[in-house]
Amino acid sequence: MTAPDYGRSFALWRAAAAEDWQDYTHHAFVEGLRDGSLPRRCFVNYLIQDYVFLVHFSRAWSMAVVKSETMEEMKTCAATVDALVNHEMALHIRTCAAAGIDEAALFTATEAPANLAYTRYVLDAGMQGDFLDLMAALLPCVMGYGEIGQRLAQTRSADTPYAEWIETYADPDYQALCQTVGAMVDAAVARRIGDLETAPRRTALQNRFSTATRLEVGFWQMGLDLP
Ligand SMILES: Cc1ncc(C[n+]2csc(CCO)c2C)c(N)n1
Repeated sequence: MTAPDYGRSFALWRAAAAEDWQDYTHHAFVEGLRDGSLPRRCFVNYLIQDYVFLVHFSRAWSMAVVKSETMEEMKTCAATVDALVNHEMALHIRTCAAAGIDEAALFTATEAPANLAYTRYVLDAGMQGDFLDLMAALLPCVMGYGEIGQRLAQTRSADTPYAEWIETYADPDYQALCQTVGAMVDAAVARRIGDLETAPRRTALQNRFSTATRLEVGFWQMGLDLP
């Protein structure tokens, strides 16, 4: 199975973080979603944490609007904030409501340390750095779920109870968002630093991407290691 094409910058960062990327996109939690063996309570706990995660990611994408330099960047980042707060979080609210957890409880859930570490790392990348630092830290989340969604949609058990979650990220609209974001990042790189492969900032940006990828691994692990 070939991975989808989400742009050149992403492909370079992904290749240089290959081992961490594999740990992230093929984590035991992901395999449990695919074959349906993930315990329901792990999934619900993950969704509660993920709701809080998405609140902070909406803040991070909003910071990307602030750090945009072109109207194209602004439009893509603003559309991502909209997709997050008005669509992606709806799945969490619906599924948690079915498990007896209302939205107010989601919003005030206590953050697990792995969650706190990841979201604040990304926000700090944006505060300390520029648009590219922020994008390098944000891409593992966007593209990783795109890859996972696509692979799981093709290989999942017919009766996994997590089909709705899988379809959210396999959805053509979501795949199109990944491509739009990938193209925007390629243009943002070209505009600010020219050729990524020879740019002096390549290592620093790679570190942002690789660190965020490892923090995604920690997030899945948190989902399995219930208190
Ligand atoms: C831990 C964690 N990582 C990534 C995503 C997926 N995700 C977060 S923001 C965003 C972009 C706009 O939709 C996407 C796809 C998640 N839900 N939880």
